[in-house]
Amino acid sequence: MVQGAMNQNTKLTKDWLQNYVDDWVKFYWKHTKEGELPSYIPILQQANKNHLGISIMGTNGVTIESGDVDIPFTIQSISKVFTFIVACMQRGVSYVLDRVDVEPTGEAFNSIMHLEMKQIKKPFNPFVNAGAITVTSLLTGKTSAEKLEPLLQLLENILGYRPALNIDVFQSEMQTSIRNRAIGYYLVETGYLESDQLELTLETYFKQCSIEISLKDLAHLGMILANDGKDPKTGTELIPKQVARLAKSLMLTCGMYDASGKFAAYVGIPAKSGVSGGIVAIAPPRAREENLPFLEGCGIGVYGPALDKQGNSIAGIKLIRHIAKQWDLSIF
Ligand SMILES: NC(=O)CC[C@H](N)C(=O)O
Repeated sequence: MVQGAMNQNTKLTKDWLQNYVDDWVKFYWKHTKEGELPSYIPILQQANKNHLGISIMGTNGVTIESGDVDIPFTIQSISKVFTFIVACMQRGVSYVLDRVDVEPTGEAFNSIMHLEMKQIKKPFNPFVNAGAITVTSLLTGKTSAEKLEPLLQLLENILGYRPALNIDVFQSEMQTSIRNRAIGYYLVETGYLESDQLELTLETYFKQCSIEISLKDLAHLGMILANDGKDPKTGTELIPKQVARLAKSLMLTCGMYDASGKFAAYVGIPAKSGVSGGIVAIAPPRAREENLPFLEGCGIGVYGPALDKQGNSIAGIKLIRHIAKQWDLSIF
C-alpha cells in the first residue's frame, strides 16, 4: 500500500486527499529556490520564483487544488499541444505529419544546431520550436486573429470561457525573439515556411504562447486529454480520439524537451511544460485492483516559475513525480 493511497477501511474522501496534497506542496516548496526565471523573455522575470501550486481534476468531477492556485500565467509551450491538435483537426493528421516528424531531439527546445547537424528532412516534432512554428504556419487564415480563432474556440469549448492574450507578454517576446526568428529564417531557407508567411507565423506563434490561463484551466485541459478528448460530463467529443492520443504520445516522448526521457522513465505519464513554469500532466484511466485515487483518470496542472536548465518547473517536476509514485499513476 503506498502512502497517500487508502487503507482498506478508509474512504477515499476529497478531504483526505486534500491533506496529502497540501503536505506534499509544502514539502516541495523549498525546491523553488533551486530554479531560475527565464531571462530571454524579459517580462517573465517579473514572476515570483517562490510560487508553487497544483490543481488536479479527475474525470469523475473531483478537483483538488493546493498552494499558489490563483496566479494567472501564460501557457507558452503548452500551447504547442493545442495548435498541433487544431492543425490536425483542420488539415488532417497525415497532412501535418508530412510536414513535421514525431521524433524526440534530445536537444534544447529552441535548438538550431540539430536542424543543421542532422540534415533533417522536416522538423523533428511539433513541440520543439522549429516544429511548433511550422505547425502554426499550417493553421488556416490570413491574419493572426483568423489563425488563432479555432485554437481559442477549442479552449473555450473545453474551459467554458474564452481565455485572453496577455499583450504585455506577447510584446515582450515579440521584441526579443531573436532565436525564434533565426529558426523561422532557417525554416524559410529549407523550404518549410514560405517567406511571405514568416512574420505572420511568428506573430501568431508568440500570441498563442501569450494565452493566459489559470491552474485549474491547465488541469481541465489535461483532464480532457486524459479522457481521450471527450467531455466526461456531457459526452461531447471536443477533440477526435485519434488526435488526442497522438498528442499524448508526443507529450510522453517530446513534451518535457530534452528531459522527456527522464520524465517518462521516472514519472511515466504524458506531460507538457512551458517556460512560464506551467506543466500539464495526464493520468489516463487505469484498471488496477488497488484502492488508489483517480483511477478513472485525471489532468494535473502545476505552476512553479523557477525553472531547471531544460526550462521545466523545478519544483513542479518533483511534485508531479512524487504524486505519480504515491498514486501509482505511471502508464507502464
Ligand atoms: N519553452 C517554452 O515555453 C518556449 C515558449 C516561448 N514562447 C518560446 O518560443 O521560446
